[in-house]
Amino acid sequence: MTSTAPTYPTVVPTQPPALLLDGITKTYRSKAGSVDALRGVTYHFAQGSFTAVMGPSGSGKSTLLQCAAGLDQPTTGTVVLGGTTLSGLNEVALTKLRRNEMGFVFQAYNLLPSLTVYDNVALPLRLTGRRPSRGDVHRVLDQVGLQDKAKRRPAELSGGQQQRVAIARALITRPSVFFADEPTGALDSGTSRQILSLLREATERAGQTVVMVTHDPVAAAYAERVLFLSDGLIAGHLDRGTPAQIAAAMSSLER
Ligand SMILES: Nc1ncnc2c1ncn2[C@@H]1O[C@H](COP(=O)(O)OP(=O)(O)OP(=O)(O)O)[C@@H](O)[C@H]1O
Repeated sequence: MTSTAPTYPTVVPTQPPALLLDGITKTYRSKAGSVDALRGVTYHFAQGSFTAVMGPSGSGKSTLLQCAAGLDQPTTGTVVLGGTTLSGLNEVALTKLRRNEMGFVFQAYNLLPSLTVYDNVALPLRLTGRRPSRGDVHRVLDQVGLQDKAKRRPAELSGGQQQRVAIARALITRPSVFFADEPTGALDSGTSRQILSLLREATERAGQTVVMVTHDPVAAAYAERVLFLSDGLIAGHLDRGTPAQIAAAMSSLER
């Protein structure tokens, strides 16, 4: 594993980063005391990169993803997505940015049960006030291999098919950044491979950026880089690691 000491802005990227975390800290305060979930994370995610975030339980992975996607606010530090600083935005502007620029693929698929697959996929465009064309919806359904399931409802699909609908729904707005949290956690290995290949294709074909939290070294090996978190800090990274190398790096962190 390589230490990630030199971070932005030490390296001047040729393109502006798709996503920049600058000195992010997050402290949760409650009556029981306070927890420092993130203790100063600085990192830039290059455009078109596929990064997996791994680390022991409680190391801050979900907190990082939530802060990066503007679903939660860091205690200090800034998040800049595609040139826009999230902390400067009100809720309306943030919602608009999320709908236009971000795609979410979480383990709970969050599909609307009463809508057909077609309407679930078309929904994000409708929410942004754009009229989805049939061609667009069918194109993304085709991309995820569900062209013949457009009229079904989520309950009539398997878990893997539902996750593919969730990916189609995330693809349709052509977001610049995908946030994925354990996107394959509940899926069999064949379906997981399809989902991870789709995410990888999004980076390779369309220059989209993927940030994926996972516990699974096989899933993480689809990413170009694995970023390791430990105790709220970036502990290092591994580029193009095999599942075995990634698992070994993880166990050295857990020791
Ligand atoms: N809403 C919250 N209130 C208080 N503490 C929290 C809250 N959310 C997370 N934490 C604490 O912050 C730390 C980081 O949590 P986080 O969920 O980001 O870790 P994680 O690496 O995603 O863990 P896991 O792999 O178990 O999902 C943990 O100690 C957790 O208990």
